[in-house]
Amino acid sequence: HKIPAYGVVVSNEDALARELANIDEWGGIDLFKIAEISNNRPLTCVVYHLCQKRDMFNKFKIAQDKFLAYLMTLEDHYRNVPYHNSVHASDVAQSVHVLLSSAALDSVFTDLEVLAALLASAMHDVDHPGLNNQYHCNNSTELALMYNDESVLENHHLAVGFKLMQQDYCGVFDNFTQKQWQSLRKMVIDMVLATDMSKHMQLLSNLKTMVETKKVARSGVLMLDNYTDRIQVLQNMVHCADLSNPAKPIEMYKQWNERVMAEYWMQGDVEREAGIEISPMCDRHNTSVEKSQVMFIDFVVHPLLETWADLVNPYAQEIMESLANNREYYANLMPSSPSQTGH
Ligand SMILES: O[C@@H](CN1CCOCC1)Cn1nccc1-c1ccc(OC(F)F)c(OC2CCCC2)c1
Ligand SMILES: [Zn+2]
Repeated sequence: HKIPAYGVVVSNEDALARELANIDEWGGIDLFKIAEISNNRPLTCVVYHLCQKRDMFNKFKIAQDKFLAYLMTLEDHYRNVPYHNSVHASDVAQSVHVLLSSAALDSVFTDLEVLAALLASAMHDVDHPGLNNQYHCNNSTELALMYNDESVLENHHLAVGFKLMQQDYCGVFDNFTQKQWQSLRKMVIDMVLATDMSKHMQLLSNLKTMVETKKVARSGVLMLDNYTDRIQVLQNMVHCADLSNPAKPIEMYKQWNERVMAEYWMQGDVEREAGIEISPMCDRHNTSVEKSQVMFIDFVVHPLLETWADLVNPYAQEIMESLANNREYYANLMPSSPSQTGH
């Protein structure tokens, strides 16, 4: 049977083609629209399209129907929670695709590393329950007990993502040599584990050291000559993509913000019901949304993306400008901000 052009059977293939046209640009595609057009299969059609564009099926002799079966099963295992659903995973995959295409990284990474980064993005939040690590650890949930409070969700996302790959009708990497498979699996594990926010400061510190000591070839591309350096850049790339909402076009950023607050407040409702301490920013009766975003940008997103921009300098200026504009947008909305009091 013939595989549809974008992997998923859609009513309006032209509309999907139009929405995917600017997939190489930062903020170039609207994942919410793609979710609508693709019958809520944004992850399957975005990742399938990216792998086609990067000729992955020929490079690794991957059976397209098996890869599609895997993507569909993976997407089915994302939950219908406001933020950590498959639209977020497709956004991270597309953002990683754009960061990988930075001129400073031209031909720096191998095809296997690129495939690992796209796969890590696709599976990095699969089966996310809409409750964060702090909740699982505080309440010694099933998952926290399973993973002994260490990167609980991230370990779970990886376990689910790889278990689905083993299921016989997937067998998607059967043509890989044992060496290729072990390398791919290790890199995906290292990247997904690095999306645990408790690793943020360590990751950022490694990235800063890399910027200070970076070796650049005459062509201007980064020289990364060992696994530790290579995986650190890949880990930071996925981490930047994971936290990139505030650097996207404002209309999309606002939607991501609504969704993440809806998810945080649902967690807060669960905690309030259970009579336990409500996690930070999870109390719907006591959160300043705008102030939280300005602090998120100032203390987390800007330091990270600014360091990434230094690494691939000057190829991330547009990302930094978008972030600065969006920061001002929320700063001006903050209650009792100077612009409101007129001086
Ligand atoms: O854990 C989050 C950052 N920490 C920093 C320290 O304080 C607690 C929150 C990052 N994270 N992890 C998963 C999802 C997100 C996350 C992703 C997009 C977010 O905002 C917007 F861009 F949509 C976002 O906003 C929260 C609510 C206000 C500030 C942070 C959070
Ligand atoms: Zn994520």
